[in-house]
Amino acid sequence: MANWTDCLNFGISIAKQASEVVLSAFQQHKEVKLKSSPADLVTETDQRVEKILISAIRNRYPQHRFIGEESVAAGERLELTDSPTWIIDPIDGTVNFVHRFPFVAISIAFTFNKQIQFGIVYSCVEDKLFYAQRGGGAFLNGEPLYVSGQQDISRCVVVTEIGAERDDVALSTTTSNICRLLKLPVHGVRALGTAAVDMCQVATGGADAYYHIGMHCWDIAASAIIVQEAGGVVMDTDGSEFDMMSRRVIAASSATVADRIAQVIQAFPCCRDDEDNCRCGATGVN
Ligand SMILES: O=P(O)(O)O[C@H]1[C@H](O)[C@@H](O)[C@H](O)[C@H](O)[C@@H]1O
Ligand SMILES: [Mg+2]
Ligand SMILES: [Mg+2]
Repeated sequence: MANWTDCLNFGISIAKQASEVVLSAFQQHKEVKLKSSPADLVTETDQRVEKILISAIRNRYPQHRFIGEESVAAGERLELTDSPTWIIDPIDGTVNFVHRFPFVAISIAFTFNKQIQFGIVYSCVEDKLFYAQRGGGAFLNGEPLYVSGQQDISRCVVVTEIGAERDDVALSTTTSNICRLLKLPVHGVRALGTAAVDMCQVATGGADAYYHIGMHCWDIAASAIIVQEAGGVVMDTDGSEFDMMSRRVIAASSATVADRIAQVIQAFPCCRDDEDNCRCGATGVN
């Protein structure tokens, strides 16, 4: 059984180093480019942080492979193999970063044999380091994390995202899902603007569930294992097993709450991340 602890520790150290680049740019003016929609932004800092992370990892682990949000956006093929693979979102919450809304995270997941072995989500402005290794528990700044265990949907705070998809079908599905949950009722619906940090709230017990349709593997692969290792449940919105490439996810404090959300919400169609002709994450931005 391979032990990936050295990779985890290295990942944490480079996430903290890279956050210095994010924080030094946070208050500065940013040049913004558009990707898949007018709400899907990228800055030079996103691209620079991804290059810093990948070159540091490649230098230490030359045989490892990468799936990086901005590399895919620049046209690199997205292919998950059995090889050790780092799945990187250099800035999760780029809209927040551009607007100086203080929830921006570096998200790094690591897979072997296509199974997530560890995840790191570093919320830079908050200085909150979430991480988990398979079988080793979940932690926030070194303290163990546990989900709320809530079983009653009417006592839940549910987190989601109004993503970059702005076509009529996505918008009507997204808003009707929120209305259906509010009518149950749930205690509240929240959105921080970063899928990774949103989902980590479930691991802390501060939220009881998270769901999202349309995000990408790099948005949620790291936080998925953090929720699982905190005792939570992660699955597809249709109730099937979690599939990080499907662009649909429910993370919850309990299977009861996860199943209830799967009954209530609907998904809009979007291509899989690993679909060859899926151009949702890539727009040839250089
Ligand atoms: O592009 P970044 O890396 O900022 O990721 C965000 C997506 O852009 C949103 O559509 C999505 O809704 C989430 O907010 C996700 O975090
Ligand atoms: Mg992201
Ligand atoms: Mg990003």
